[in-house]
Amino acid sequence: MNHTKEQRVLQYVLDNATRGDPQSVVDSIDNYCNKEEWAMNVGDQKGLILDNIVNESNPCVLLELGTYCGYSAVRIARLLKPGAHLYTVEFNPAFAAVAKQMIEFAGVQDKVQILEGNTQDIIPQLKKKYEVDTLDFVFIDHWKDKYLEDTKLLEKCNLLRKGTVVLADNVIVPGAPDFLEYVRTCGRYDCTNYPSFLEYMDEKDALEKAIFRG
Ligand SMILES: Cc1ncnc2c1ncn2[C@@H]1O[C@H](/C=C/CNC(=O)c2cc(-c3ccc(F)cc3)cc(O)c2O)C[C@H]1O
Ligand SMILES: [Mg+2]
Repeated sequence: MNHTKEQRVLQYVLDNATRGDPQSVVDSIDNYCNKEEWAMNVGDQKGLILDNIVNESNPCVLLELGTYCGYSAVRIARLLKPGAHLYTVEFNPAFAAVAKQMIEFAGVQDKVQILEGNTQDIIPQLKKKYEVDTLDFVFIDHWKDKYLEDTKLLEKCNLLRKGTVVLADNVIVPGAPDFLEYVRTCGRYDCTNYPSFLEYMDEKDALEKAIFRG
């Protein structure tokens, strides 16, 4: 039954974490991916940086590009204040199905909504279909060659406001050079680099925070 790595990660969580306890879900995924099978979750080291930036931003309306197994959705949702809401976009139905179960087991389903589809299609629907005004926080962790075009699409759709935090994973490995060049040189963002390590490995990686100037 657990034919895919993502299903095995979920099963390990169901067998080892505590229902309704998002921290135990995050810890279980990290344990499994450290010991058994590597998976492309943001992980515990970059995850602590993500936690700090979410906490200091105190966001109400958040967007994540690339749900995968739901690790960062659970990680972010566990920090959100009452009434805050995270929309997370995933176009692979198998990953979305795993993430849905992960989010429900963690007990954060009231704070997280998985939007199944391509970011290119979903982002232009956020205002009218999902009644989003502007976003307070965006976490970008999907295909690395989509970071730049989706950031430009968020601008075009007027979803960013003065102070919106755009946080990108993997700006070293696998890297998103065109995105990095754009946010650092276009004049519309204040950028900060957070050096860390690739999830579950000793290789260097980093997060980039780009605050929209409005
Ligand atoms: C356009 C679009 N719309 C909706 N969902 C989309 C989408 N593009 C991807 N997605 C979904 O996001 C997820 C994709 C994430 C891509 N992430 C990665 O490719 C990724 C890769 C690595 C990595 C590092 C070193 C290595 F040696 C090997 C791999 C590490 C990471 O942290 C990653 O996020 C799953 C996919 O279905
Ligand atoms: Mg990543």
